[in-house]
Amino acid sequence: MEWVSMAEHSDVVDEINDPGAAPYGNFINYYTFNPPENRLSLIPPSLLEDLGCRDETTLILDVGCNSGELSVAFYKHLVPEPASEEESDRRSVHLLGFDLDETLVQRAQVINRLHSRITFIPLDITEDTDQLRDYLSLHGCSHFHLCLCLAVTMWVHLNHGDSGLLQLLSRLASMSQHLLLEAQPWKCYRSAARRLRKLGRSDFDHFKTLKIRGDVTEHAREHLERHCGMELIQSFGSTAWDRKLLLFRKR
Ligand SMILES: C[S@@+](CC[C@H](N)C(=O)[O-])C[C@H]1O[C@@H](n2cnc3c(N)ncnc32)[C@H](O)[C@@H]1O
Repeated sequence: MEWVSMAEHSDVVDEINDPGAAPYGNFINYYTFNPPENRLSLIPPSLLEDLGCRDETTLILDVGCNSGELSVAFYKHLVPEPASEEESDRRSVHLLGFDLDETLVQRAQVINRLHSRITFIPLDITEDTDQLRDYLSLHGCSHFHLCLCLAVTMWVHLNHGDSGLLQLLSRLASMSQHLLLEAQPWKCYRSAARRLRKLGRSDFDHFKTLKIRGDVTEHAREHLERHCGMELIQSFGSTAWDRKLLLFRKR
């Protein structure tokens, strides 16, 4: 749907729609086309309380945060301004956003006004994740209370194959108590590959050999439930781009 909906605005979206220019989904103006509100309108502001995140410190991880607009908006959506200094000292919520695209991360750092609470770093989730462990230790936590993995799975899948996708899910599950997942449906894969070919580029490394195809969200659910000790606890419905927002919890 990512590609399908965007094609409707073809004049403006060439850049964002061009997988040659953004082979990892690292679109430079993503939030022009998919504003934070599209997802936030489905998420109750009380989510952290609903999940029982009442610890002194609550940690949120945002995987593939792009230029940070959704991360910051998500944080503000879930975390009300503290009523007093005392309240602010008592309970703190921190968000770590990361993306493999350093230019996008730099932009995220510039728009971020909540430096003491929100941090953006460059990181490729398919590589070494020591920095995530370091961040957890810095805050004295063994896991992230909530991990957001929104519109990232397809890019990891296309660039790193089935094993890359499953490893991503396992990795996130191993460090998170809750996982909010928005996986792109299969039609987005076809559109992404088609557009790449149109540009005269070779296919994504793994597109033709993927065994996980069709209902990718269901495959992801199965992997998380069978192999990662997680269970689906809620579906927040579908976004304007017809993608499910699913919430998993560590059993
Ligand atoms: C389509 S955007 C989605 C951005 C954001 N998560 C959202 O839903 O609004 C996908 C983002 O994932 C990032 N990404 C893709 N593969 C990644 C990887 N292996 N590690 C970290 N970020 C990655 C891209 O650079 C891009 O910014």
